Amino acid sequence: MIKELKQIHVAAAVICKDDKIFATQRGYGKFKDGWEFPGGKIEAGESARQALVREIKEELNTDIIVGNFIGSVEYDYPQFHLSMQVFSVRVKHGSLELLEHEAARWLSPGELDSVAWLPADQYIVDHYLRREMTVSKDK
Ligand SMILES: Nc1nc2c([nH]c(=O)n2[C@H]2C[C@H](O)[C@@H](COP(=O)(O)OP(=O)(O)OP(=O)(O)O)O2)c(=O)[nH]1
Repeated sequence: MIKELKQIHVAAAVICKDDKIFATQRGYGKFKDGWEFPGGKIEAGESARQALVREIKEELNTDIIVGNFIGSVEYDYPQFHLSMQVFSVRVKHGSLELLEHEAARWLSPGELDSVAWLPADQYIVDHYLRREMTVSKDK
């Protein structure tokens, strides 16, 4: 019998400020040390946007405004299938506190390749962000 991969639905935030985006480094678990967009699993009864507001408060102790949908990625990890929706986000006020991540960086368009993204995030960077950040810089 073929066993189906478990599916995980995740919402992730590209937090933008000036022409930079916020990348975080995972501090625990299977993907420890990988770079990602903050966020997490969408719980039953929640929309992706609601999950993002909750997760960013839990991880960075910050209130956000969720903006445009940037794109999604479907990725097969060996242990599960990830379905991730990514949104553009702004911080309402105040600073970002790293409550769960071990490090973070504000990346300019030219620095997108300077961190080791998780594989699903590399797809988002290559297919959506690189172009979006270049276009908004040129505006
Ligand atoms: N949050 C987040 N997770 C990502 C990204 N890219 C990626 O492959 N993942 C994977 C890693 C995790 O296995 C899964 C999300 O789990 P999570 O650990 O962030 O979610 P959570 O906070 O709700 O769950 P947990 O602490 O209870 O494990 O998706 C990303 O950019 N952001």
